[in-house]
Amino acid sequence: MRVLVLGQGKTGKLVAEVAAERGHSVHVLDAKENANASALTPPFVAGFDVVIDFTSPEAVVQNMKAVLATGAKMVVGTTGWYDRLQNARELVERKQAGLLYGTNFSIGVQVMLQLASKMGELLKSAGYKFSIEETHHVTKLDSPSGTAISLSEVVKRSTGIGEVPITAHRVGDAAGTHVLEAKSDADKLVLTHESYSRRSFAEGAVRAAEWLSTRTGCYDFQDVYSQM
Ligand SMILES: NC(=O)C1=CN([C@@H]2O[C@H](COP(=O)(O)OP(=O)(O)OC[C@H]3O[C@@H](n4cnc5c(N)ncnc54)[C@H](OP(=O)(O)O)[C@@H]3O)[C@@H](O)[C@H]2O)C=CC1
Ligand SMILES: O=C(O)C1=N[C@H](C(=O)O)C[C@H](O)C1
Repeated sequence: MRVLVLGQGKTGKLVAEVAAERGHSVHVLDAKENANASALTPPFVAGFDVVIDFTSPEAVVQNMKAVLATGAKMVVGTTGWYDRLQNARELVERKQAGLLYGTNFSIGVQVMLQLASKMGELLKSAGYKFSIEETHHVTKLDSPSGTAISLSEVVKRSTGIGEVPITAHRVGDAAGTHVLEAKSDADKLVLTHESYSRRSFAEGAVRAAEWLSTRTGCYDFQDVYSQM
């Protein structure tokens, strides 16, 4: 595939590496080359089979508008933009484009989300209080993390609880730790996922791009990751 990676930061760099290792031809645009999505003209985007975005909550919205308006396919790893999801869905449908987004492309986190759902279902009538903690690097722009929000949504759905408190910590270069705790007066049950390399995010994103390359429509990685 011809892959265009937007963002040459901590994760985008690795995505480009993994895509090349998997035999794809890769072009990367950094913030200067693509200020306000200026590089993403229809003829330029048409030169790629899929675009992968690991930029910022602000940049990704402009990038999605430009790419999806051409009817192209786009994998979005960037978090912190989900209040615009409905707009993106409408654009995808109108243009018969392809969008696959995910708060976390690590398979370990996807399994944690499934375990969290089961944990909520089994404990919902047993008087447990749920809470979430996440720890990331100090340069992270969004808070709480997209993954923590996904975890809280899963627990709310499976328990019927209205709110699950999230505490965010910013420490050094932490790649991302998520902890879900269910606590009663007598005991606690804890689920923890710790990333100590960003490689699993990059591998998940490239697999997602391969999967999306033959499809149109809008997909959450949570719903389709097991098909990859
Ligand atoms: N879904 C997942 O599995 C994961 C998601 N993420 C998310 O991905 C995003 C990026 O994370 P991370 O790699 O750590 O962040 P970084 O800050 O390391 O990288 C983002 C890069 O994007 C660049 N950028 C900004 N605007 C544009 C633009 N218009 N075009 C091209 N490049 C641009 C930035 O440049 P400059 O610094 O010059 O502005 C920066 O180099 C975050 O939202 C994060 O939450 C991260 C890891 C996993
Ligand atoms: O910014 C990061 O680093 C990460 N962001 C994602 C999130 O917001 O959940 C995924 C992962 O935790 C790393």
